[in-house]
Amino acid sequence: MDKLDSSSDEVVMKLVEMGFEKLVAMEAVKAVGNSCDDAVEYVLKGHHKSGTSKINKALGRRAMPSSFSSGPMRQSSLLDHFKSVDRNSKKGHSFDATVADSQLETLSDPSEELRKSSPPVFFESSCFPDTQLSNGCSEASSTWEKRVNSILRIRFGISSLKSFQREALSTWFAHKDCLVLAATGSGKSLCFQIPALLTGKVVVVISPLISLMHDQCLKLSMHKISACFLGSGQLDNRIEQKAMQGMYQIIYVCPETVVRLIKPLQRLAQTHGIALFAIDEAHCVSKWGHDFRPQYRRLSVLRENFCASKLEFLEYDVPIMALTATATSHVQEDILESLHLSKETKTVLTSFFRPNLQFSVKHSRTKSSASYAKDFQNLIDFYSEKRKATGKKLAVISRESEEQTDSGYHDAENIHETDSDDDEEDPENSLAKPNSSNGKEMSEDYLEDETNISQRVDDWDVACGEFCEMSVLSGKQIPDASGHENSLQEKDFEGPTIIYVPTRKESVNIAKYLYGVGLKAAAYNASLPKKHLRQVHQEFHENKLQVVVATIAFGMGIDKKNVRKIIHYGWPQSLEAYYQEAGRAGRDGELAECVLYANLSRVPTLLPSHRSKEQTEQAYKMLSDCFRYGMNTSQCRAKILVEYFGEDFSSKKCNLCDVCTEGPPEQVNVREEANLLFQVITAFHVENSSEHTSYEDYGLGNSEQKKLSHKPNLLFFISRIREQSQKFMEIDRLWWKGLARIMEAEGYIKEMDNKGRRVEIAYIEPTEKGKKQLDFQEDKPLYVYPEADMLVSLRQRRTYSGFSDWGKGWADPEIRRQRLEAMKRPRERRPRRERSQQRPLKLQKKIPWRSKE
Ligand SMILES: Nc1ncnc2c1ncn2[C@@H]1O[C@H](COP(=O)(O)OP(=O)(O)OP(=O)(O)O)[C@@H](O)[C@H]1O
Ligand SMILES: [Mg+2]
Repeated sequence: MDKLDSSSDEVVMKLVEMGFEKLVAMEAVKAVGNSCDDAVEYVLKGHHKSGTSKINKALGRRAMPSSFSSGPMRQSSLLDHFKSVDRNSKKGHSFDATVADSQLETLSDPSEELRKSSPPVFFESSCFPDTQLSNGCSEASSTWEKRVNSILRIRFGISSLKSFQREALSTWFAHKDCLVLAATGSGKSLCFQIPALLTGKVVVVISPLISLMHDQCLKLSMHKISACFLGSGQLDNRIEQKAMQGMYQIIYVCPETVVRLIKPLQRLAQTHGIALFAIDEAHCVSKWGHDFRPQYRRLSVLRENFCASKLEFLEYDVPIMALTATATSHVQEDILESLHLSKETKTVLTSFFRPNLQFSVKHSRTKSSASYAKDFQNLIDFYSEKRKATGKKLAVISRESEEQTDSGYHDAENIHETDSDDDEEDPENSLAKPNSSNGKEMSEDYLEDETNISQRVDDWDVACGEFCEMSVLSGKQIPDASGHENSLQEKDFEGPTIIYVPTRKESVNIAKYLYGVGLKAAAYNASLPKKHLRQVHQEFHENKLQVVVATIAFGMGIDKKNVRKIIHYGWPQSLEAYYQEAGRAGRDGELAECVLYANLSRVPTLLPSHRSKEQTEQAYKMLSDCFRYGMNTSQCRAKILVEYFGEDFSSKKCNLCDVCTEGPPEQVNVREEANLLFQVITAFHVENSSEHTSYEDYGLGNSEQKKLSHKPNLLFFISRIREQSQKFMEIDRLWWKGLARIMEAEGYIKEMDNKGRRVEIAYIEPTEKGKKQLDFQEDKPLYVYPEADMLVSLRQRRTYSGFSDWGKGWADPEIRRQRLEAMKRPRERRPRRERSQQRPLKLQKKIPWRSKE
C-alpha cells in the first residue's frame, strides 16, 4: 500500500480511533483525500459524494438513479412497491436491478438531490392483497420469496431463506408486529435487512452497542447496502441529518437516540417511508433478562408514535420486529408488554437448539497457573501442533496490557491465599449470616464494567466492537508483528478458541499464561487500550489469533464462522449469558465445543453490581439456575439449555454432550440420609416454632449473636448430624449440600429467604410433601443421581474428626468463649503481605479452632 502523507496519516488515525479498521481507513483516505467526514461516508456508504463515479467505477458499480422523493408522501402498504416492481419486471427490468440501483444511490447534496429526485419506484399501490400474503399460501407469497431469494443470492451469496426468516418476513408483509426468537447465529439480522432492500424504505434498527452497530454497518457496506449508525459514538453530526433525510437504507441507532429522534423519524416516515423498526437483542428490554438496559424500556414510544391512528399519512402502523436469541418465557412476555406491541403481534419461535454444539462441564479450581496447566493442556497441544506447521507467534499483548498483566499476576497469588475450600467451613459461615455482603471484598477494579446494569449504552463504545471479517484479506499472506509473513491459512487453522472469564484480571492472566507457553493468545476486556482491542478483533478475524481470553465484552455480535471452541473458565452469571457466549461457536454449522470449567466444590457468587432488591433476587435466581446446570449429571445439557428458554425438548437429546456420551452416574439410594437430614431440619423447626427458643439452647450464641444471625443453616444441620451419628461422620459436606439440593428440587424442603451472593441452599424449612414422605422411618429406597459436587466429594474423601471436634467443642466453656469472641470481631481483611513474606499455601488453610484435617 502506498505511503500516505502526514495529514493523511492523521485522518487515518482518527478513523482508526473511531473504530475503523486501518486498511479500510487508508483505502478511504486514498480514495477521497484528507477529509475525515468524506472518508467515513466513503467507508459506510461504500462510495464518496464528490468522487462517486470514479469510485463506483473503481469498485465496479453502476451509476444509479435517484430513489429519493421530494415532498411529503403517503406511506402506503409495504406491498405497494411490488406493483411497480412487477411492472418493471414485465418491462424487462428485473426487480433486483431496479431496487438495487435505487439503494446504491449516493447524493452529493442531500437537500438539492431530494428536491431533484424523482419518486421512488416503491410508492405505488399494491398488486398483492394483504390477505393473500397474510395467509402465506398465495402465488404472491411465492413471488416475493423468489425476489427475496434473488436478493439473497446477489447481495449476500445465500441461496434461500430459512423458514423462520420467511415467517418473520410474512408477518412484516402483513404489517404486523413480530417477536423473533431464534438461536444464536441463525440469521436474525436478515429478517430486518431484507425489508430495506425489498421496499427501498428505511429500516431503523435499535441496537445496544455502538460497536455492534458499527460492525453491522461495515458488513452491510461490503454487501453494497448503505447504512449508518447514530448515537454519541457517531462523531459526525451530519450523518444524523442525512439519515433523517432518508439517505441511508438502514439506520442503526441506540435507544436513547431513537427516543430523541421521534419527530424527525415521523417526518422521515412521511417523506420516504419507514419499512420497519427492528429492536435487536430485545432481551435487553426485560428486567428479567441477563442484560437489562433501562433505556430499552423506553422503546414503547415507537409503537405509540408510529401508528396509523396517530399519523394520518400512515395507512398501516409501521411494523416493529423485536429479535433475540436468549429470552425465557418470562422475558418474552415482558418484551411484548414493555414495548407495547400490538395484540396481534406474532411470535416467530424457532428452536434454540444448536445441534452442532457439544456441551460439557469440568471440575477445576479455575485459579492459578497449576489449574491453567492442567485445564489448557489439550488446547496447548492442539495449537502447538498447528504452530509447528505455521510458524512464528505474534506479540499480541500490547505494552499497556503487559503492564496490567504484571500486577494481575501479583494479585493472582493473593487469590490463592483466600481461595481455600476451607472458607466455606468457616464457623461464621456455618451459622446464618445476614446479607451483609455488598461485594466490596471483590476488587471491583477488575470486574468488567458490563456487569454494571446502570451503565449508559454509549459507554459500550469499544466494549464489543466486532470488525467485519476481512474477506479481502483472507487467503493473503499477512505480515506478523516481526514483519514476517504469517501463513495461518484455513487448512492449517481449524478455528480459534474464545475463553470467557468473569474478571478482567483473569483475562489478562490467562492470556499471558497461554502466550507464555507459545500460543497466539490475547486478552480482551473493556479496560484495555482501544488500540489493543481493535488489534485483537482484527487478528481474530484474520485467523492470526488462536485464543482470545475475554470478559463478556467480547460477547454479543461476534459473528465469526469458524470459532471451534468456547471455554467458560469460571461460573457465568446466568444461563442466558452462557448460551449467548457459547453461541459464538460453530456458526459455520460444523461441530464445535463449549466447555464450562467451574469449581464444582464451591458455590458461585454474584458479581458485584448496582442492583435493586428485586434485581438482586432475579440475579440470584439466574446464577442459581446456572449452578444447577453445572451440577447436573443426568440430563442432556442441550435439553436443559433449550428448556430453560421454554422450548419443549421432551424426549429428545443432543447425543453430543458429556452426559449423553458418557452417561449419567450410577443411581444411589439416599433414603437414610434424606430421612435423617429432613428430621434434623424438622426437629429444629418444631423446637424453634416457639418464639422463646434461642441459639443458646444449641450452645450456638448469645443475644449479640442473634442480631447477626437468626437461624442455623445447612452446615449447622450437617454438624448436628455428625454429632449425633458416627456413621455419617465420613460424609463430606459437599455431598450433603448436593443432597439438600436434590431434596429441594423434589419439593421435600424449601429454601427460606436466602438471597445473599452465594447461590447455595442455606436456610431451609420442611415442606408438607417432605413431611408426608420423609418424616418417618421409611425403608422404601429413594434412588437419585448423585450431582457433580457429590461426585467430587466422593473423589476427595476426607475424614471429619476435625468437624466433629469442632462441633463438640462448643460444650467446652473456654472454647465457646474464644469462638464467640472471634465471631464478634469484625472480619478484617488481612493486610496484603509482600510477596517475599507470604506463607506457603498449606499453612494458611489452618483455622485456629479446627484441628488439621
Ligand atoms: N438463510 C440463510 N442461509 C444461510 N446462511 C444464513 C442465512 N441467513 C443468515 N445466514 C448467515 O448466518 C450468519 C449469522 O447471522 P446473524 O449474525 O444474523 O445471526 P444472529 O441470529 O443475529 O445471531 P446472534 O444471536 O448471535 O446475534 C451470518 O453470517 C449470515 O450470513
Ligand atoms: Mg444478531
